[in-house]
Amino acid sequence: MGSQTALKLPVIDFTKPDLKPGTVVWNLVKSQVEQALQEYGCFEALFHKIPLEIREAILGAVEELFDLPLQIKTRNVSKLPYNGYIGQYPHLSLYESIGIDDPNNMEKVEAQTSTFWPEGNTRFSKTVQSFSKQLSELDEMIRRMILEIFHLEKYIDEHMNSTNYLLRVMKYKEPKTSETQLGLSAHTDKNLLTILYQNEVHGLGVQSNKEEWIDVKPSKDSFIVFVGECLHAWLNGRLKATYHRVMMSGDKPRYSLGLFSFPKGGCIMKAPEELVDEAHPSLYKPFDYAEFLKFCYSEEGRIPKSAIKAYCGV
Ligand SMILES: O=C(O)CCC(=O)C(=O)O
Ligand SMILES: [Fe+2]
Repeated sequence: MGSQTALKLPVIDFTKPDLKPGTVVWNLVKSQVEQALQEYGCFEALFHKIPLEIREAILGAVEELFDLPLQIKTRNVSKLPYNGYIGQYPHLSLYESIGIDDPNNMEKVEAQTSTFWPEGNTRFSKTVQSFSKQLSELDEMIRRMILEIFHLEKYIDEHMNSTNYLLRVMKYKEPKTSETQLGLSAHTDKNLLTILYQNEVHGLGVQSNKEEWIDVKPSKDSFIVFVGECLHAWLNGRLKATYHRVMMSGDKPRYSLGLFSFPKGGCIMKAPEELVDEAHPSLYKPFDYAEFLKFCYSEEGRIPKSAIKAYCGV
């Protein structure tokens, strides 16, 4: 599956003051986003608007959550397939993950927190909500830039209003052997946009156009951004969803978090007419995200390299 290289993901600075639509800095950052997504389908974003205390607190909160007994963690269930507790797989023995639906909404976060701590855990719920809320500003900024890149300004409000979030938190145990072990199999994300944050233990790899694996080593101030298959399809293939995986080595566990934006239930994803013409014929039939996700996790949906193509490719 290709070899490891010394390539590096593009790093884009979102810490500039006054990064507002229409400004010179906005347009500059937008052109960097365009270039990075065209070439890699992902990039490293510098963003320290979320205070360091919150970033440190969220990593502590994730650790506290995974330290709970398994019978408590498995109380985590979700309406959407694979958004609840995942773990204890023989072929992915290092991996566990837990999903928090609608993490910007304090009431919903508190309700989910009480499934883990029936007496409540205010520190946990506050940290989750505050981290997600601030990170979703970065997600919105990037999606706004993407819509502008493709001259889809008239869809921005509708697009933003029809999006939900999932915060998925992950633990990868340290391998008990001296060899590198698979933490998470190579995959593309299925949603719109994903933003990842992690502790100091590296392991994320991203596949380049030439099928080489790029080691990703983000700093404390950076987040990794991926385009998912749903956004790829809605943009009629203009941006790609990049393959990535996690490989584990060393003697420390890796904790990571992903903020996943996805279309609200019932929204049918159909590429805007501006992106379909003779040079760019329609690639996908209109689809419902929840149905697509069900397909992805069915026997049939796990096999193809591109799930979206198999599900609704023209
Ligand atoms: O843990 C990571 O850094 C990657 C997680 C990931 O790719 C996913 O959950 O889709
Ligand atoms: Fe992923």
